[in-house]
Amino acid sequence: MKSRKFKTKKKFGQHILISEGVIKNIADQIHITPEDIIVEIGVGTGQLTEELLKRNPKILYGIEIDPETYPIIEEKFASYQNFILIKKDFFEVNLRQLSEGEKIKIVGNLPYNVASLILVNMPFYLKIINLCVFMLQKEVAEKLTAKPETKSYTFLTVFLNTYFEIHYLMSVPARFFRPPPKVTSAVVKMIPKKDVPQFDVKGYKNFVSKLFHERRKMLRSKIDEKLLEKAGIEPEKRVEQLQISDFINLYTEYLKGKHKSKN
Ligand SMILES: C[S@@+](CC[C@H](N)C(=O)[O-])C[C@H]1O[C@@H](n2cnc3c(N)ncnc32)[C@H](O)[C@@H]1O
Repeated sequence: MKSRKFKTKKKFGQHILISEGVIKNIADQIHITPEDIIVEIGVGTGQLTEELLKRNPKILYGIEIDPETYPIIEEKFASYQNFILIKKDFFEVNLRQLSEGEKIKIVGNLPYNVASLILVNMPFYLKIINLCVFMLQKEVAEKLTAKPETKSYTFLTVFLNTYFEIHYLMSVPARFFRPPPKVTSAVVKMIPKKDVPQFDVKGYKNFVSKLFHERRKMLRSKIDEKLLEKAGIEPEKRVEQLQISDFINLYTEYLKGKHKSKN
């Protein structure tokens, strides 16, 4: 296999998953049908891609930034009519253009240096997502599934859990990768919630992110007490004590206040 000749690069967060068992397990989680449009973020040398293609989706778009992988990928998947390599940085791809009006399943053993940024993009694509299965640094996976009043409960927890049901599927030890990363990894599954707030995602993202600055401070020092009262939140509380529903109520009240002051 060509991957032996391929020299991984740190700058692209390249850690090739070599455990067949884990690769199969990730592919199983996606429950691929012949109607599925799959998007894989970070194809690398294509081990996971191959397992996904074996399950015969309608189409698999593989996004990869590293030009050195392109000849390997193109040779390996030359016979697959349903595979399209997108030779781009993920952040330059508009997933809506790949979805063709249908829902997509997104999968990836994500480059850890930009994994959080990739995750933060997902709520913006909520309407076209069927599900996501991602390999992440375990620490990030723990943030995604954290409960209030824990250290792992952060902006990322709140922003993503507002829009997705998130399940921690398994931990993956470093020895299952070449080269092994310095940290343990974990696989998570994210399913879009049916009942999500309809306000602007970007404004909400910035609002939650600001609230998490100086997280130990009482909310009344960061936000108008009247607003807290309207949202049913005690002003002495700290941001890390709020439930997801509190953030949604608070931003809803904030928008109402903003709307009133405009009129
Ligand atoms: C952890 S490796 C996973 C490789 C392979 N899918 C596997 O499971 O072994 C992450 C892959 O994402 C690619 N990558 C890194 N940054 C990227 C970006 N911004 N856009 C697209 N691909 C990226 C890397 O080049 C690398 O191939």
